[in-house]
Amino acid sequence: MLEGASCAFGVFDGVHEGHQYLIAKAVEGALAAGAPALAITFDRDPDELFAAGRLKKLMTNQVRLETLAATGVDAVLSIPFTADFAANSPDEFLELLFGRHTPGQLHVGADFRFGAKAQGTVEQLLQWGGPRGMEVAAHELLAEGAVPVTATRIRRLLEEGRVQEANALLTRPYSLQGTVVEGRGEGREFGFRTANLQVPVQMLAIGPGVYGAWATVEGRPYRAAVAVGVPPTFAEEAAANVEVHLIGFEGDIYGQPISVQFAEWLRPMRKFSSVEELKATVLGNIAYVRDEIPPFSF
Ligand SMILES: Cc1cc2nc3c(=O)[nH]c(=O)nc-3n(C[C@H](O)[C@H](O)[C@H](O)COP(=O)(O)O)c2cc1C
Ligand SMILES: Nc1ncnc2c1ncn2[C@@H]1O[C@H](COP(=O)(O)OP(=O)(O)O)[C@@H](O)[C@H]1O
Repeated sequence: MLEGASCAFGVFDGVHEGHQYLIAKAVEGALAAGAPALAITFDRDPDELFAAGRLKKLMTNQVRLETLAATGVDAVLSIPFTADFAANSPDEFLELLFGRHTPGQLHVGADFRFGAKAQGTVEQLLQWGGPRGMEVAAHELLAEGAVPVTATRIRRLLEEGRVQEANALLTRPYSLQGTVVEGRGEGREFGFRTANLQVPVQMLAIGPGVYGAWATVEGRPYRAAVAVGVPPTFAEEAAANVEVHLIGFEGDIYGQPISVQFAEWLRPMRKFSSVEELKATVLGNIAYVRDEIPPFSF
């Protein structure tokens, strides 16, 4: 399938507007050549190996592969990314990947790097590809507002709570998945129950704050008021968390998976001086989300 194919190659965390542009170029090239279109990526983010401590992923690897598969390519090729594989020199890297079955076209971003210590450049890709009949297209990064669309830019927006701008670059709501765990059992007394998600720190790209969102539970979407971060009122006993109040839901969902799609930043997390004030504020946020966030439609 790889032989002669038109391929887009990248990590593609977020599968954002820029990634989609690159993949569309590979699909266009495939149509023109009468060849299959492939997205080539790794089974995990290379930074899981090299920068695990500061990694904030926009997607789990599974969601990334599923999203890539829905972009219009004929197939997604997921290459196991191991320390051994990463240690290959740029030429060894290309030889291993494409030596036996050489794509007809390889579409990458102009800043594409590969091989040991990310030493391989587009220039080396051209040198390797030329004699082997592999056309290399290094595309300028798609820009919005004259700034390239990158996963780093989207992570920065999310960290600052700028969800709508991040969503525009992602072309879909930023989303998180988690399993509902037991919390401190106080939501019950406050009059709003909250499903607590334990989200690995590497998956918590979104900054602390209170958000309007949608959440899908048991296949059904709900509007949701979501608190992200350590609740400052209970900072001593509570850990960093994602707490989701599902609007119009009643029932027990401990142990169940939830997917949260973020729509809008509402306010920073606050330290309240009384439970009454906390209750009134959160109930106000819940009313706002119920009345102002449109129904889920993605
Ligand atoms: C929409 C929403 C907003 C919240 N905002 C705050 C806040 O600003 N400050 C705070 O200390 N806790 C905030 N919380 C967290 C509540 O304090 C938390 O849900 C409560 O402590 C219940 O925790 P439990 O589910 O572990 O029992 C918020 C919760 C929700 C659902
Ligand atoms: N509308 C709702 N939104 C979120 N969770 C709900 C809702 N209704 C019932 N639940 C259930 O209640 C649990 C949360 O109850 P709560 O007393 O706030 O928390 P905990 O004991 O987990 O701290 C959730 O995990 C879920 O099983």
